[in-house]
Amino acid sequence: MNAPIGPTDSSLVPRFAGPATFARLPRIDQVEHADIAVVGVPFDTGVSYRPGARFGPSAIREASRLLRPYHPGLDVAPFERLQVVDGGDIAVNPFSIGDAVETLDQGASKFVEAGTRLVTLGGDHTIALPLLRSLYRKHGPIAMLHFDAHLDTWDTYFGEPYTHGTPFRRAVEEGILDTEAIAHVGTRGPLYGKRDLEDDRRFGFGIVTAADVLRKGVDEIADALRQRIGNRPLYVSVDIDVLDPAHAPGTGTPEAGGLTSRELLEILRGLADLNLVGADVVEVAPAYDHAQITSTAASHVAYDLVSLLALNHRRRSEG
Ligand SMILES: N=C(N)NCCCC(=O)O
Ligand SMILES: [Zn+2]
Ligand SMILES: [Zn+2]
Repeated sequence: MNAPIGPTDSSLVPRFAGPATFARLPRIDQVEHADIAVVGVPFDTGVSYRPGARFGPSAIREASRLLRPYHPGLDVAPFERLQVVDGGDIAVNPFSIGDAVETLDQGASKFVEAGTRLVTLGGDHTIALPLLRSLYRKHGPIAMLHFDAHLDTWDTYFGEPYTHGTPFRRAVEEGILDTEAIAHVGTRGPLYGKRDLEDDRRFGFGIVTAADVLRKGVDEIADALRQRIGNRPLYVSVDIDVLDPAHAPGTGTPEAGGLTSRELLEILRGLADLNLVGADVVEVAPAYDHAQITSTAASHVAYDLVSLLALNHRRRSEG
C-alpha cells in the first residue's frame, strides 16, 4: 500500500493559507482508503439553552491549523503510518431531530462498515446516540467514558426524546452501552433534583465529579477508569463544557467549576492502552467564544483522540 498522505507541510505552505481541513489533513476524496476520519456534524437542533453548535465543526477546523504531526505526550505520529483524513461534514436535517438522527446513523455506518475509525466534531450532544448505534452494530455493547459537566441521562425535554440532554438514557434503554463499564467524568453543577443522580446510578453509570479530579488528581482518576474499562470496545464522548467556562466559554450550557484543559488532556493521555473504537467532541458554540479559546481546546482534544485511535490501531496490528 502507498504511504499515507500527510497534512500540508506548514514549512512550505503557511498554515494560515487555504481552506481549513482538520489539522491540514487531506480530504477524504483525495485518498483511496482511510484508517481514521475526522468528520463534522453541524447540528444543534437538540439544544436546551444557547444555540450555535452547528458552527462547531468549522470553528474547530479553523483552530486546528496549528496542530503538528508528532504527539510527544503519547510518543506517536498519528498521521505517519495510518491514513488519517478530514471526512467532511455529514449533512443532517436542521428542522427534524428524528430525521437528523437517522441520517447521521446511516452516514456514520458507512465509515464504520468500511473499517474507518471516526472522531466526530459536533454539533450538540444529541449526535452521540446515532454514533453509538452505528458502533453497537459492529462491536456489540460499548463501554463509554463521558466527559461532561452534565449527566445527559435526562428523559425528555418538552416531550422530545432526542435532545442533547438525553442521549445516554436512550442508549442505556436500547442496550447499546456495556453498563458494566460506563462513567461520567467532570460532572458538576445544579440538577433538577436528587432523582437525577438516582436514575443515573440505576442505569449503571459511575461518576467522577469535577471535585474528584481536583482532590484525587489526574493519574489516580485515569488509573481507576482504565481498570473499569479493561479491554472492552470503548467510546469516548467529550462535551467541551466539561472544561471550566474559563477554558471553554464558547458552549451552550456553561457550568462553573470545571476541569482545566490540562487536566482533561492528561486524563485522556492516561487512557493510552485502551481499546478505543470511536470518539466525539461536541457542544462547541463559537458565537460565545473569544480568541478561539474553546475551538483551540477542542482541536487539541480531537488531536489526542485521533492519537489514541492511532495507538490502538498500532497495538492491534502488532498483535
Ligand atoms: N450540554 C449538554 N449536552 N446537555 C446540557 C443539558 C442541560 C439542561 O438543559 O438542563
Ligand atoms: Zn454538557
Ligand atoms: Zn453533554
